[in-house]
Amino acid sequence: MHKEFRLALIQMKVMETKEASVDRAVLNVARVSEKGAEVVVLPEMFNCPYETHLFSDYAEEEGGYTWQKLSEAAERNKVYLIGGSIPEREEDRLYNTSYIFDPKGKCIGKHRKIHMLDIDIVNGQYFRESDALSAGETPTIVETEFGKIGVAICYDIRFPELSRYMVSKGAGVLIFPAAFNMTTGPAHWELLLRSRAVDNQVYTVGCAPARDYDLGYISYGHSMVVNPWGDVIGELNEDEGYLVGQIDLEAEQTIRDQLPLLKHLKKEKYTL
Ligand SMILES: NC(=O)CC(=O)C(=O)O
Repeated sequence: MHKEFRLALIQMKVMETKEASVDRAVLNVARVSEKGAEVVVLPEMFNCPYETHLFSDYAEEEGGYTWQKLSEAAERNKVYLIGGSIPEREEDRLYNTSYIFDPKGKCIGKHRKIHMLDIDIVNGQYFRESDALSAGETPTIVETEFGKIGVAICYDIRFPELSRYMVSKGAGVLIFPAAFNMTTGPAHWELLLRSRAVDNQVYTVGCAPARDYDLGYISYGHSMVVNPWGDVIGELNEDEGYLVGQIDLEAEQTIRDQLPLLKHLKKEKYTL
């Protein structure tokens, strides 16, 4: 297993048409692969404005247009591609789904967002994802040449048990395609990423769309990589851009050896 790799986050604007968003994503995958990225992450709902009434119009079945383009991009650029998320249609249901591809373009995993963003904050963000979407059922951990990677989507990060579960199953990196908003982003985004990293002594990564004040739901941006010590080792602001960071799994193990939190866990004393 390779102990070090370069991971890139693409913080992109979501365009009006699905095709334009997918083109933008694919172009950026090529850009970051030229910079040496081996694992590339896209944002939540990167091919569709994050609005419940639009999910159905933009939705695709597994293997559809966006899936194909992501698979080709992964293969052409020889990268693992954590394909953000898109609205997925299966029969009469819609899901918020992340497809994950290996450098041969094979789909090696798929995560359906488990926790629905149903919030109503006074003088702040209102959103009811469950008006349009169904919830996923299972945690997602993919096998790569860099070890196991846990993938979950945005609001899933607020449930520490899910991250702990993925780490307990061997995930050495947690990746969250996400789209926090202008209410919860400034309040909780960095705090949550750093908390999951410190709780689990794991690289924790959040990749968001760029901020766009013309959209109904405004993404906070600030895509970020946090190391297992809880330090932010890379962060974008609100604009479009990308970030390439080094992931060092040996350093992660050193932290776990020196401060053996995961070994000290006494689950039997406080299982929920
Ligand atoms: N967009 C999400 O799913 C999560 C989010 O915005 C939050 O605050 O949590």
